[in-house]
Amino acid sequence: MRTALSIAGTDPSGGAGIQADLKTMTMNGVFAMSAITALVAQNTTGVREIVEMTPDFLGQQIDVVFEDIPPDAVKIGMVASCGLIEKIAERLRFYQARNVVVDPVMVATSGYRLISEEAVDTMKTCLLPLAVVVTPNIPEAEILAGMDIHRQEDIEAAAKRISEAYGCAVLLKGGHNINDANDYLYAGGVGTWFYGTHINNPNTHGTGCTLSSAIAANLAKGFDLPTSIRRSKKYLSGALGAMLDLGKGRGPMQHNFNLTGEYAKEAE
Ligand SMILES: Nc1ncnc2c1ncn2[C@@H]1O[C@H](COP(=O)(O)OP(=O)(O)OP(=O)(O)O)[C@@H](O)[C@H]1O
Ligand SMILES: Cc1ncc(CO)c(N)n1
Repeated sequence: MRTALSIAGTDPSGGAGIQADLKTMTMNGVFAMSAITALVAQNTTGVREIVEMTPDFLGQQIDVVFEDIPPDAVKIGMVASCGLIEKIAERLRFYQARNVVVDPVMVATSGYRLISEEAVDTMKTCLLPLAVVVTPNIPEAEILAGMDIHRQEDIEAAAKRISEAYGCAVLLKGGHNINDANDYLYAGGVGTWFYGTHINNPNTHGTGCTLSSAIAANLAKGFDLPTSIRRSKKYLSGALGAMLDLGKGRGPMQHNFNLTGEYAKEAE
């Protein structure tokens, strides 16, 4: 069985972070593992408090995984501070980690900051160059590219700019500001739109975590990047389309929905 590791923060209410990643990776047919960057007291209504892991202990979590069950893909989510980012980059370089997907988590859906100002620069210089793909939403892409995004042309320009600056593919998620579900991939000098059908469900807590984990799981299984993105968007539509309604805020998605035949398919 192929394996994937999530390096991210927690969500005790189960909709985002490590908890969403483990559900998503499991449903996408890989063995899911995790290294925790921070304990986050949060639920569907927002973030209450964060207790960060020390860089040394995060490093030990990564070491025990790689020494025993080297992952076929790694997803990196919330990493709040410079020391943690530097530790992850150093360990992943040491193990020559493959299929690294970076979700540059900066602000929770509720508006709570999940990364310090200084750490954004460290993320740019240390983490993005290790990624095969980075998956910013529009506000994150504005920060990474250093430009405002208002229209479709801005999405295309920002993705190109981030990709050229850090040498990784960029999947810029359009779902946030615009009422559609279209994402733009810029990889190896080529831009491609991935069109999705907008699902009228307000319970979108953890969509970003779920998409990046599904991409990592599909890369681990041997699918190429465009195919992994296509499959992951389909998975997300299924999880959103199941119309789970839990919690008092933006609720979580349902992961144990019925996956159709397409998903049984393995990479050639
Ligand atoms: N209502 C929706 N219907 C269908 N797809 C959606 C919807 N909302 C978001 N998506 C898709 O979900 C994926 C994640 O995008 P989104 O922009 O929501 O991420 P995010 O802002 O990082 O998430 P989070 O709120 O977890 O931080 C993208 O592929 C996007 O197109
Ligand atoms: C731990 C964690 N990672 C990412 C997000 C973004 O949705 C969140 N709310 N919590």
